[in-house]
Amino acid sequence: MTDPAITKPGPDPVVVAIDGPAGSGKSSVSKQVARRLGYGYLDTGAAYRALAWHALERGIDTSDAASVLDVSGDFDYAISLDPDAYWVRVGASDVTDAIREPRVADAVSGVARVPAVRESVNALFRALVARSGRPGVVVEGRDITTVVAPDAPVRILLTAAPEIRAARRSAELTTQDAATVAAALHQRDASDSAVVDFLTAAPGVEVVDSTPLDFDQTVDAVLGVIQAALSAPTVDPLQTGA
Ligand SMILES: Nc1ncnc2c1ncn2[C@@H]1O[C@H](COP(=O)(O)OP(=O)(O)OP(=O)(O)O)[C@@H](O)[C@H]1O
Ligand SMILES: Nc1ccn([C@@H]2O[C@H](COP(=O)(O)O)[C@@H](O)[C@H]2O)c(=O)n1
Repeated sequence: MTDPAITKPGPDPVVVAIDGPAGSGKSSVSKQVARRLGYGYLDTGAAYRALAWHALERGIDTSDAASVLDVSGDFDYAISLDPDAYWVRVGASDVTDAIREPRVADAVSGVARVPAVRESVNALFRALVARSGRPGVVVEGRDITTVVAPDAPVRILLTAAPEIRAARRSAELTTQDAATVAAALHQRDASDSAVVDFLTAAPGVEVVDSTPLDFDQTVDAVLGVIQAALSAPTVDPLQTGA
């Protein structure tokens, strides 16, 4: 049975914030956790990827911040928060699959390092959660536990050893050899971690290391953290002297 604290509808959806490096399982695990809880699922990386796709379509150099900012002015972005019907659109184009292509992954860090872009998408993420109509939303990315939703009642850093992450990603991508996939993944982490720290857990953030776990075990570990956090008393009796 699901804990009432997990399903209780309220004015604001419960936010489950999950960060982690590339290939740590954030999207796949968060989606399954959202399904199990009846929550929405928000993939924040999709916004950066979609903007990178949009910039590439316009022939923009994504390492040039001014050009990225310029092209973000006519970025008509939409995303589904339904874990069973996930899609991403830019204008009339369905870019759900296109934003996973290696050319987009290679360009996305340039887009993500523009501060005005980050501010704008962060405001969008908060608005999407607020109007989700769900009792909760699992929000995953790189700075959700620290910037987008630092006050979320559940904050998790989902990690795995670098070679494990590279092997999992390589198993998905059949168009590139394993060494190329691993190099791209580590390069993206290096670029991204210069902008936000998602390699160490901020105070109060629970670490789930999926290195020794299979997919279902990882989902169960994340659900365990959520269950514990949402069942815990909100007022610490030690702090109040009770
Ligand atoms: N614990 C696990 N055991 C085995 N495979 C896993 C596990 N967790 C995730 N995977 C698989 O690893 C791959 C990468 O996972 P996923 O795409 O969810 O990572 P991600 O953190 O969202 O990556 P990115 O940040 O690059 O989008 C997927 O094929 C997923 O099914
Ligand atoms: N909160 C976030 C989420 C993502 N990014 C940037 O987007 C890229 C793609 O993210 P994925 O989760 O789909 O891999 C990622 O490499 C970051 O550049 C971000 O900055 N903040």
